[in-house]
Amino acid sequence: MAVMQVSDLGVRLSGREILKGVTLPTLQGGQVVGLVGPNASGKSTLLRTLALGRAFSGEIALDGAPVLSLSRRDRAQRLSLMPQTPPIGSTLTPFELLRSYARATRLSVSDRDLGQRMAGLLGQLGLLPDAHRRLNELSGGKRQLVGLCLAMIGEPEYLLLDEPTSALDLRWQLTALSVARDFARDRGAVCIAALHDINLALRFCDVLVVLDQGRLAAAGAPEEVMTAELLARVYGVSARLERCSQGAPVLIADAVAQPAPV
Ligand SMILES: Nc1ncnc2c1ncn2[C@@H]1O[C@H](COP(=O)(O)OP(=O)(O)OP(=O)(O)O)[C@@H](O)[C@H]1O
Repeated sequence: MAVMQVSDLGVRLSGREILKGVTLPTLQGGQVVGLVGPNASGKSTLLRTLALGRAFSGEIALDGAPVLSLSRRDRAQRLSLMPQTPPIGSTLTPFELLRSYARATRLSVSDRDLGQRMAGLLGQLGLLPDAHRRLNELSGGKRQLVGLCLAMIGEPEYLLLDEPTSALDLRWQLTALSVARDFARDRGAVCIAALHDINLALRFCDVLVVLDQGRLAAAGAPEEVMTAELLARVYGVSARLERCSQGAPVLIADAVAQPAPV
């Protein structure tokens, strides 16, 4: 089962400190971790640092081994990032894109198993009717779903999703996060998803990590983390958690509580 430890993480870009002393709770396989926080708080930087080997200070360990001790190939196979921007339109079809990605990353899987894996993912995400259409003919939401397939095709131990639902309608927001959650549960993988929609984060995540200006503002069980005090302090809004008729927590944001920091 996957285990990730991140302690005292710091990242500098263009001479600016973007992440500062970020220590996360130990992240366990099977968990969905919601990475939340205001714009520019460092969510994408954190995900890219985990996945792409960007320079950092502090410690990142996978199953107890420092991430820097892994070969590039091992790291690419174990950690997979779905970037914020969907795959750009090209004349490739989703089917061709997935197959060429699997070959480029030298997935050790037979053609037959790869075909089944692709059909399974494309089917779960409602993409079978589009599997042989060119990407540049697909809508933005469909391309975002193709991006999710790409991140999952290698069956990584650490699935990192940067705003995976930002272009999706209600049905596919729920579907995409259900598929990611089942993936984490079934394979003992850690899924970390940067999300702006706090209600989706409350519904799907086991743990929330809140970033604010590059620092950890809070981490823990979603309902314990998402307090009115935190929402005012970190997001600058007056907001509250209520219970819906089914007992689930729902965030209601009432007003901007303070001017945005300059
Ligand atoms: N290559 C870079 N060079 C310098 N600064 C950068 C670079 N990339 C990101 N930043 C800065 O790092 C900060 C965090 O950016 P990041 O994209 O990680 O935030 P985010 O929380 O994902 O934001 P959003 O919710 O708006 O997508 C921002 O101030 C951004 O301008």
